[in-house]
Amino acid sequence: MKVVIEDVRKTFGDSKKGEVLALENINFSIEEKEFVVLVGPSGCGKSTLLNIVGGLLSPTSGTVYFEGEMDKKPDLSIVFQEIALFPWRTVYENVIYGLEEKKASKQEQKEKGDYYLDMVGLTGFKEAYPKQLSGGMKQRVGIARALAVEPDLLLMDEPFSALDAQTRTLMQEELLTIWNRTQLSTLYVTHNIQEAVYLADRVIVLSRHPGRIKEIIKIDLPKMGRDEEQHRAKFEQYADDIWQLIRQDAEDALKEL
Ligand SMILES: Nc1ncnc2c1ncn2[C@@H]1O[C@H](COP(=O)(O)OP(=O)(O)OP(=O)(O)O)[C@@H](O)[C@H]1O
Repeated sequence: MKVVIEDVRKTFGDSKKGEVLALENINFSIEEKEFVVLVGPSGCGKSTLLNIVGGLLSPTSGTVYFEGEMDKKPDLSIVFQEIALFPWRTVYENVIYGLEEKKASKQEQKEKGDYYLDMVGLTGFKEAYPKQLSGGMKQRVGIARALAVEPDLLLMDEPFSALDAQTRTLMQEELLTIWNRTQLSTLYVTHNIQEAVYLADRVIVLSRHPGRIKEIIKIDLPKMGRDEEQHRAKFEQYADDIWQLIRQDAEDALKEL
């Protein structure tokens, strides 16, 4: 699904109590089958922007177009950092939740539930409950649940940032493999520059106070195997370029903590 974000501006609060200008002048698109990553320091408005695209927040001004239409309600799924699984449902029952909500037939629930559980490698844990799973496995259940409804657009807000470094690396690899099979238009938020360069077709670098687009960088590397030796120099160059763009803002953010 093609998404166009046009002249989006977002303020919080009001003029009496003090307004926070969170986002200004935001213009970009997510093309069909494109993986776009939003990166920037703390408080630059990444989550606010993702929530606006996801319809959870309204922009103060500006428009989000889905397939060129203003009022279209797209089929989209959102994966958050803290995946809220239903503790009383098994892994399988969690995965098919969205399908039940959509009143899909039992047959469809079973087919898609099994298919996406297999895709995230959790077929053997079908009957387990969330409390029996590790953090990485819970995140995989959340991804399977998001994919099972076969959305047109996938939004992911720091989905792996609560995981330890090794699990995070493995999940990034797994996400790419999954993404190659589904080829979903995706908007992904992260603090992590290496993660952005590893996953993105394009990286959108935001500045803070207010959140504006500083630069849009096309990652001209093959989608799979970016971490291989022959791409290392180019990969590190992209990461360094992005860090140089963010560095000053990140230092300022640190002073405000
Ligand atoms: N509900 C709200 N009310 C008031 N201000 C808000 C609200 N939500 C966000 N903000 C402010 O808007 C700005 C952007 O916040 P946002 O959470 O989108 O940034 P972020 O880049 O996702 O940050 P982080 O990386 O730390 O999660 C910040 O200055 C934040 O304090």
